[in-house]
Amino acid sequence: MTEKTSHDSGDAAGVPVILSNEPGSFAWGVLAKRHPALIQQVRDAFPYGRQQHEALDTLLDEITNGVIEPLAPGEHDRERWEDWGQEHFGRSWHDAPFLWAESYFYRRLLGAVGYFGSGPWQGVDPFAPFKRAELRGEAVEEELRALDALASVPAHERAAALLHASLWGNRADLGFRVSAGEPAAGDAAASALVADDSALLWQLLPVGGSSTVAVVADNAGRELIPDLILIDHLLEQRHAEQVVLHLKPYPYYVSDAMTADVVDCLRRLTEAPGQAGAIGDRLWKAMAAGSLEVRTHPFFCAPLPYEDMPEDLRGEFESATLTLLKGDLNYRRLVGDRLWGATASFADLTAYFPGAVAALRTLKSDVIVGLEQEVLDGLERSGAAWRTSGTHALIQVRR
Ligand SMILES: O=P(O)(O)OC[C@@]1(O)O[C@H](CO)[C@@H](O)[C@@H]1O
Repeated sequence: MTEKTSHDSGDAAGVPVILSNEPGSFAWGVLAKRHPALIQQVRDAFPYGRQQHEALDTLLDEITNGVIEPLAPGEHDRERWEDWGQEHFGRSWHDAPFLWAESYFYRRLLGAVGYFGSGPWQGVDPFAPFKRAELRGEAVEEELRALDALASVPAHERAAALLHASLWGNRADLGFRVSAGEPAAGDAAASALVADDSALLWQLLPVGGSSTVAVVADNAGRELIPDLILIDHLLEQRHAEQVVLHLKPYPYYVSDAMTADVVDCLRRLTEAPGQAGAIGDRLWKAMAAGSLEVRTHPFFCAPLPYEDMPEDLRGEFESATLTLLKGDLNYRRLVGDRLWGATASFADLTAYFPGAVAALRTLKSDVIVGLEQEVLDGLERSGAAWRTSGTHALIQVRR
């Protein structure tokens, strides 16, 4: 199930990289079940032509029975992908590192539907219908209405509530709901924080401290809405003078947020009554004033750990007072997608990261570090699938 990759750091030596070749494992299930189901969902959501159906058939056959094929000559990012792991071409999808295989799958899926081509389907996000449906749903409606009651609550309580909303928004990841038989997110009462460094997070962002916060977004829709509301709170209450929201340059992991998704969320907010509408208006103005900026970088869709980030991105994070990484995938990339001992030090594993960093994540994959031994013991005793089912969450911060 494991191997070392060419991107190993010295510190990680000996801790196995997660592969997906062990039947029954979480990673195996993603490749063997989730990805084929996703191909079907995307196929059903669009009136694609013959060419796209054939390309999707070929991709399905490749991930089921074949070996990993390189991008075709002439593809704009062929060299980049060769650089990111040409040693995996020609091998079973299940034998490549899980992170790499998942990431490359999304790249190939976009290729199959013509996203990067020069034809009429260029730039058409195959996941847009799912993202939009979520944004129009009753759950978002209710969440926005709840903001009215929160307006009269003291600022520090509101801050805590908004931080938690942004954290638990991560549970609403659409890819997570693709596989049949996967547990539903469960009710909020069953949720629990396995680590909570939120006090340190607020300490790092004192009111009036002229801070810049980098937020590395994860999912659109039900996650991005509370992320934006938290960003508004940071700006409005002067925990931050500037926020830079980092987005994916192209569709990724089903529901990951791109610029178009920010636009959809801001429209959704501004069109809402009450507090939600007011927040939307403030964020719209913040974009125009530059106190909220959106940026993107190809590295956000790279199959690599943040430890391998390029210099320009390193500079971005270095200049921030705090970088807030949202979601499970960002967590895997932050600490490394490996079978770490669950009590391994979060601070040590993120020491390479330029500047203070916070992870806000619901647990939806095998990677976990930074737990207290007694917390771990309790979780293990519970017998629940706490690492992967999204019922638990964490806020981990390294200053
Ligand atoms: O980053 P996110 O949206 O929180 O989670 C992405 C995710 O659902 O995708 C992978 C499975 O496809 C999992 O490893 C991971 O939990």
